Amino acid sequence: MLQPLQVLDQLKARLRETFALLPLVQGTGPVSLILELPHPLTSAPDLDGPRFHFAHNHRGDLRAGYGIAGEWQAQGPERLSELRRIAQGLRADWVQCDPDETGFNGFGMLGFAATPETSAASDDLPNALLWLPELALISHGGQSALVLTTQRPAERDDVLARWDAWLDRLVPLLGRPALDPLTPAHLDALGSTPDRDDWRTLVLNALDEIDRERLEKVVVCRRQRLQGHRRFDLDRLNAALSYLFPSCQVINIRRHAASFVAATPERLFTQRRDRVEADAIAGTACRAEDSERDAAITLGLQSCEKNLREHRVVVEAVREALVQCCRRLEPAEGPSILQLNNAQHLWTRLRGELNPGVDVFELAERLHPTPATNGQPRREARDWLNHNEPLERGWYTGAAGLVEPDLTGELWVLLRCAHILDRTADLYAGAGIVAGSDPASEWQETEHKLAAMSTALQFA
Ligand SMILES: C=C(O[C@@H]1C=C(C(=O)O)C=C[C@H]1O)C(=O)O
Repeated sequence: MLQPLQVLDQLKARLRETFALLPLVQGTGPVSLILELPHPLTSAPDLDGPRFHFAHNHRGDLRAGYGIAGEWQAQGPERLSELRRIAQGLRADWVQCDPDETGFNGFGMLGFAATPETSAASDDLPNALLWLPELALISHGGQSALVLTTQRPAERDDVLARWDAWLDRLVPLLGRPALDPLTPAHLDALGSTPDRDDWRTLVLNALDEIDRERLEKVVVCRRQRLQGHRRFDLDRLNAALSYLFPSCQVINIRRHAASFVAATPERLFTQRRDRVEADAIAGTACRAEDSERDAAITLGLQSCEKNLREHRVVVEAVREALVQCCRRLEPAEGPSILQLNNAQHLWTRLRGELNPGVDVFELAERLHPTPATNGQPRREARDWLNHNEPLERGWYTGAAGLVEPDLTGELWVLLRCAHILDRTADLYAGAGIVAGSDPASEWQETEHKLAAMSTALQFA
């Protein structure tokens, strides 16, 4: 196995060999240079400055981005159309140079808050963001690569100096083994918004609205603040989340000091060429310590009329959204059970063949928010939440993911997440309210959901 410093020398030599091929001086739009890495990556190190990180343990997928080669922000009802127009421009001009024939390409990150109206949240993430990193890492199927991106026109010497500096900072850290977890530390609970009493009132109000048939379902949420006795270490947190939730997408996004972190089981959709796949996840029960009791809880979830109703609302809404942009839709597969170590969910998968020209921006517009995180009917649920929910969701229940140069890609619903700054973490969780919901059980459900992040934070 090559040592990190040999890898650094090798990559710098390859950069110089291939640099002459890049059309940097003329034209506009991004240029990405993809260089093969000699061994698979197990993790992507944290570096100071803006970065994002997406890791899925079971799939063996890792993508990380550092620095900003380009970023575009939007807010308001047209936020996704605005970013789409920008992305279409990029698509037309983006040069991909893959001299090692890795098959990988440069990519961007798309993320947005729960609602288009929220102004920039306290955490310095804008409402909606399209971000091209200056340096990216990709690892998939045992192969990995590093991607350097710049905007054109650019001065050749400047670009070479910047890219060299990135390699110097990152490559020596790549071979480092994953950090061992620390002793689990106690976290202080600094309070929930809403608190337990206000939660009860909120759920009862939602039930009243459902009783009057103005809403069929609405998802209410709470924020729990936790404080640690040491500064949270984001690398350790990523490792703990990937270990505890191997079937979830572990996401970490930081532009300034604060980080937004999630370990989400819920994909909004995956688009590959003209194929789309979306998850409907709704209806939740806890897990048990012994397998017999656990199996009994699973059976209970599969036959619980209230949970099945809550689930059907989501499947139907996702199906209707896909019908609008698919020329063929396969029969829905489910509900089956998705088991995580803190909760289990009813899960249905929907697949289809897209109409020509549909891209991630259109799919995001049609699918987000599903009634899994908002409610049904969509507009009425959102209005009700805007008036009644006592907190700003920010990016919680928004979505984030990766966009390829052909504007296909994958987005994840931002759940089981926290906004983290130094020793303080604000965790978010919600629960779907339908006729028959009970405030105390729904509170308990949010406790199980919050446990995903609070357990991992103890090791960070
Ligand atoms: C809203 C959350 O989760 C959503 C709501 C669920 C439910 O109500 O059963 C299940 C999964 C998610 O779609 C959350 O985790 O905060």
